[in-house]
Amino acid sequence: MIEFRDVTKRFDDGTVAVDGLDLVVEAGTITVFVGPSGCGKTTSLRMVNRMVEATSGTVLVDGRDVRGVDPPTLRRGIGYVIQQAGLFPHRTVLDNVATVPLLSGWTRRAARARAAELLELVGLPAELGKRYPVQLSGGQQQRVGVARALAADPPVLLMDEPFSAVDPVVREGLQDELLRLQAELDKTIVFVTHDIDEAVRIGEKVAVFREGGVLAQYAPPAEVLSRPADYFVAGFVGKDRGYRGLSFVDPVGVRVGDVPTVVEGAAVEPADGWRLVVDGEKRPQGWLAPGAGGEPVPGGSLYELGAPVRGALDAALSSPSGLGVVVDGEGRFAGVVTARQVLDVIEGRRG
Ligand SMILES: Nc1ncnc2c1ncn2[C@@H]1O[C@H](COP(=O)(O)OP(=O)(O)OP(=O)(O)O)[C@@H](O)[C@H]1O
Repeated sequence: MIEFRDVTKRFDDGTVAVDGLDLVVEAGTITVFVGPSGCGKTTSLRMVNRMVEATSGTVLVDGRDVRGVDPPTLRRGIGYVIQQAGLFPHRTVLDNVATVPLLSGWTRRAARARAAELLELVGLPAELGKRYPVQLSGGQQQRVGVARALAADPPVLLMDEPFSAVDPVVREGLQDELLRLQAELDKTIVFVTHDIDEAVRIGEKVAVFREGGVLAQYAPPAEVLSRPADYFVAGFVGKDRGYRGLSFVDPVGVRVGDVPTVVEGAAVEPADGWRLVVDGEKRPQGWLAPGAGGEPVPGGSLYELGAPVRGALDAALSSPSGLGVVVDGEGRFAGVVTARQVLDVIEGRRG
C-alpha cells in the first residue's frame, strides 16, 4: 500500500507542484494518476521513490515513512518505468534487464537466466535479447523497460507515461499486456498518463489532478465518467464520456437473436435478408447482402458474450447489416444484437 498524507511539494523557485495530497493506493491494484500537463503527476510519483523529496506531509510505502529508508534500499523494492523505456543504449537487451539482479549481487549467469525469463514474461522472443535497444521497435523497447523494472520482483511499480511514445495500436497492445501481467503478478502499480482513455482502460482507481497539483477526484473509472466531481473533471474526461462509460455497463438484459448463416464457399440460393458467412469452425467471415450471392461484404466489430455493452453497441453500429455479430470465447458465432435493443437496455437501467 502507498499512502500520501497531506503531501505538498514546493520547488525552490516557489512552484507548488503538489498541494496537500491525501490519497491511498491499495496494494495489488493499478491506480492511474491523470490530468493535464504540469499538474503534479510526475512529482507525486517521484516522491514515492524519493527522486523528489516532499516539502511537507508524509509518504508511506507499506506503512513505512519513505524518509526513514535510504533511497537505494527503497528503490530496490520499487520498479520504475519511464517514457521511451530509458534503456542503456550500449548494453544488449538481455544485459539491460539483468542490470538490477547483477546490482543485487546475483551471479552473471543467474541474472541472465532471470532476464531471459522476464523477456518471455513480457512477450518478447528470446532472440531479441542479443540486440541493442536501437534495434527494437518502440513497443518492444517499452516491453524491455517493463521487464527491467520487474527484474528484482519489486512489490511496487511506478510507471511514468510508459506507453505515450508509441502509436495507438501498439499502445493498446501494451495496455492489454500490462493487464495480463498484473493478473499474474499482483503488484501495486501507480501509472501516470495524460490520456483519459488510457486511464479508464487500465486503472482500477483513477486520480484526476488539476493545475496547481490539486487532486480533483479519486474514484473508480466508471464513477469518474458517470459522476465527475466538478466541471473541471467533466471537461477533462471529455465529450465522449457517455459513450466511454458504456465500457463499464454489464450486458444483463441484452438479448441475443439469430440470423441465417452460410458456410464460406458453399453454393447459395438468393435470399431476401442478410446472411452471415462463417467458416467451418463457425467463425464469422463477413455478410452476404440480400438478393443474389456475390462476394461477402466485410463485417463490423465482433462482440464477445458477456462483455460490457459498449462492444455490443459498436458491433451493431459497425455491421453492414445493422446486426452486431456476437461470438463466444473461442470466436465462434453465437447470435446477433441490434443497436435498438442495446439502447433499450441502457435506457431501462435509468428508470
Ligand atoms: N525541478 C523543478 N523545479 C521547479 N519546478 C518544477 C520542477 N519539476 C517540476 N516543476 C513544476 O512542477 C509542476 C508539476 O510538474 P510535474 O512534472 O509533476 O507535472 P506533470 O503533471 O507530471 O506534467 P506532464 O504531464 O507534463 O509530465 C509544473 O509546473 C512543473 O513546471
